[in-house]
Amino acid sequence: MLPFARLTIIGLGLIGSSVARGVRAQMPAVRITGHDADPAVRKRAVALGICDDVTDTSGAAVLDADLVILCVPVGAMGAVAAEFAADLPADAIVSDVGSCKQSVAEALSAVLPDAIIIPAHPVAGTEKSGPDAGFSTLFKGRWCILTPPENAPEVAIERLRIFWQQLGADVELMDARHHDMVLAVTSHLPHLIAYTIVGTADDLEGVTQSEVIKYSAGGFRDFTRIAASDPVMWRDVFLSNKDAVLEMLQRFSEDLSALQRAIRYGKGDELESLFARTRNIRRSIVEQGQDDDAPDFGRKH
Ligand SMILES: NC(=O)c1ccc[n+]([C@@H]2O[C@H](COP(=O)([O-])OP(=O)(O)OC[C@H]3O[C@@H](n4cnc5c(N)ncnc54)[C@H](O)[C@@H]3O)[C@@H](O)[C@H]2O)c1
Ligand SMILES: O=C(O)C(=O)C[C@]1(C(=O)O)C=C[C@@H](O)C=C1
Repeated sequence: MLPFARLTIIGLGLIGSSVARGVRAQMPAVRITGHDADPAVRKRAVALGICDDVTDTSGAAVLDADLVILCVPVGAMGAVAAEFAADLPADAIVSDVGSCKQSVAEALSAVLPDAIIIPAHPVAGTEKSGPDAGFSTLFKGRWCILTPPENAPEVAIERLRIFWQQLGADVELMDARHHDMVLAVTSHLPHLIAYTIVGTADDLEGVTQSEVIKYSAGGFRDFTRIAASDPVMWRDVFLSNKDAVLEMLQRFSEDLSALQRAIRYGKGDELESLFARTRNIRRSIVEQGQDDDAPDFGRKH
């Protein structure tokens, strides 16, 4: 028994096109209608054949949907929902894939006060963007976190759980505030640091007239892969999850300052002890998933 029959995806980029491809592969009987604000993306989605229909407006896309998934930047969620609100079937479930959850829940409930809203976050992705970057197995062995509001019907939550399980994800339910705090550490702060260190390296090129970026090796390249991620997406993530990001950034800055002092005063034992502890933590993460070099690193199984 399929959890849904008529899926609408709004935003046909990396995540939206991966959802479409995953549904095509795992739930081929589900009818997929897509919309994207960018005409070039709509045209590409038609050429790729990842949707049964691609509409010019979001309102036309939701007309007979029983599940609508918003796959747009978190800062656009409210505006998109306002566009299709009048056309949304009363029994449709509205969900999303946004990287932060409190702000999305607030934005959607403000414009869809009577809708069934169950925010979700597939913790899976890449640094790439657009419909050609998606793939059907993106969510395989990854977490998908649902953050249902208190009034969400249990049967609706279960249908969405089954949907994401069919795409290969392991599903957890979580409080939205807790989600935003956890992801601020495990996802948002790493991106902020990667963006920063690439900027610093580039600035140093000018100051020292040296070829800093040119001589970057595996460490710099591994560490900064995510600095190639979409600027609009991450602008919205940092502004939407500001409080949690700033709290985690403060903690990180304090820890970095402690390291700075240890280096300045030659506290080698302190440095070595921290590095041994953090190396063991990193090794345990890899043991949970696959080797760093495998394409499916970080999967649970
Ligand atoms: N990239 C990742 O690794 C990743 C992982 C998990 C969740 N997410 C979340 O998924 C969402 C989409 O990210 P993505 O990586 O697929 O980005 P993307 O840039 O690949 O795709 C976003 C698409 O949304 C479209 N869009 C933007 N504003 C729109 C609007 N108002 N109406 C209709 N379409 C609009 C864009 O044209 C684009 O095609 C974001 O909320 C992001 O936080 C991303
Ligand atoms: O693997 C990557 O490139 C990602 O950045 C994916 C990643 C992350 O791990 O931080 C990014 C944003 C999400 O909301 C979820 C996952």
